Amino acid sequence: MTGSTILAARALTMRYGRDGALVRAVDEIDLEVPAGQTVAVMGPSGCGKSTLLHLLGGLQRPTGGEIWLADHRIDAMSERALARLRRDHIGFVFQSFHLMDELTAVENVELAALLAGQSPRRARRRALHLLDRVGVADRAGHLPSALSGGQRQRVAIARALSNEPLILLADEPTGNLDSAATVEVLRLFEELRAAGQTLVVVTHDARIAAVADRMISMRDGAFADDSRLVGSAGGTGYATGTVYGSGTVYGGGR
Ligand SMILES: Nc1ncnc2c1ncn2[C@@H]1O[C@H](COP(=O)(O)OP(=O)(O)OP(=O)(O)O)[C@@H](O)[C@H]1O
Repeated sequence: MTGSTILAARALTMRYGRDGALVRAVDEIDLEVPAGQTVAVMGPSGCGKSTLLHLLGGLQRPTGGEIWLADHRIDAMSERALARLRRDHIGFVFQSFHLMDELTAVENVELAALLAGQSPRRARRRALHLLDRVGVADRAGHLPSALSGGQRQRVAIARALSNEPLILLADEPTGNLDSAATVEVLRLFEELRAAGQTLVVVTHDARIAAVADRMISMRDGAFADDSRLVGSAGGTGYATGTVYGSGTVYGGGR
């Protein structure tokens, strides 16, 4: 791990007005994610996990605070610049896959590579390489409807990697998968972690959290706990780190 920060948030806040009341979905969160770190975000339903992930990925604008991806300040960007940044530097994985039904597995991945500016030849080569990497090369020519849930999610992960993202953001990636498919995705995340991919994953699944370098527990829009694995890969458990959002935890993980 290089120790350089890939993702940072300062006093990040998202408030929703509802029935005259204010919901603080994300409440003044501070966060630094070093390059190569895998972070699991857990917490009860409604505590703000998805909102946090959407803010970090520039899918939603915060009502307060700053977000930095490498040296880009994304909360202040124009829509156009933000769309470009997402396309070129961020990978997203969602619970419900979001594959295009009328495109084959390889075309789904290839399209993302093309949109990120790769030449048609390179995009096809990269798509095939990524499908191989996630273990579904033999399903490249199949439509999503002919794939299992686990295979679909692996194609979605390949697609998310097509732009060689600075960071991969995953929202409940195993939420729609059975136990066997969850294990497949789990193994894939372990491989990505070993390859140094920076990753933030929102999950209810303790097995996913167990392969992360760092686990953040959220409650009521804030960090209730922020813990890192003790030692290096294969570690011996979690050590409690900085609590309640004052929050910078440097050099965690590997
Ligand atoms: N568009 C919205 N308008 C109003 N309130 C919202 C909106 N989106 C989310 N919220 C509220 O913000 C809070 C956080 O929601 P969020 O979806 O981020 O939680 P979560 O931890 O991801 O939940 P889950 O685990 O159930 O997906 C909740 O109280 C939710 O009702």
